[in-house]
Amino acid sequence: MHAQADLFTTPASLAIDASFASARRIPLDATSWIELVPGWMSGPEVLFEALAAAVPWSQHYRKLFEQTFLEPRLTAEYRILNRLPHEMLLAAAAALSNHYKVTYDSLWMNLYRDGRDSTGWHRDRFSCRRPECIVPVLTLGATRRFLIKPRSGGPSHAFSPRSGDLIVMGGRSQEDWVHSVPKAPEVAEARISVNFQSSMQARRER
Ligand SMILES: O=C(O)CCC(=O)C(=O)O
Ligand SMILES: [Fe+2]
Repeated sequence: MHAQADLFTTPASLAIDASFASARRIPLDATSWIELVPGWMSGPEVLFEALAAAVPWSQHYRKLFEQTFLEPRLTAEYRILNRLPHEMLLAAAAALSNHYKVTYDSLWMNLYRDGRDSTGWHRDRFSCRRPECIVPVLTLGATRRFLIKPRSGGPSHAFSPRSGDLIVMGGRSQEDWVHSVPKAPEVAEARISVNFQSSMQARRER
């Protein structure tokens, strides 16, 4: 009977683990942490395909140290969660808000077309204007290295989130640490990262 049932297995359907059962917190120092939630989303390829096709991706110029350069990735920002390109993003934001007790009310997505696209060392200064923030990042598609190192210098921690994995930066990690997604010439496939944002965290504490 089991063999028979296996013949009819359907592709993994899109779902999130609202219990965060696989979450593992890694302290970076006394006040900053990273939380990994492997396999948080199942069937992520469904969402990847939908977003790759439906999002109005665009490439932007950025100014860094008085120099302007074309960012080597495509991005899109959704300020209002009710206009999202896929309903699963709303469910994801709700599950994250409930779990981390932070209201995620907008999101930012990056499309790394292949290993030539990247993002340099930075802090999320616009989405985090408080000493402590919780910033979840969902990976869809290709596996890329995600690095985080002390802002004052020192060795980096490297993570390799796979499609459906969540990486959460917490505590003072936007104040005392910088993160990046370096180039990976051997990677031919695309990766999308979904960065959940909170207008509360983006406001300066008074
Ligand atoms: O793509 C990632 O995993 C991180 C993206 C990121 O740090 C950002 O857009 O601020
Ligand atoms: Fe970032």
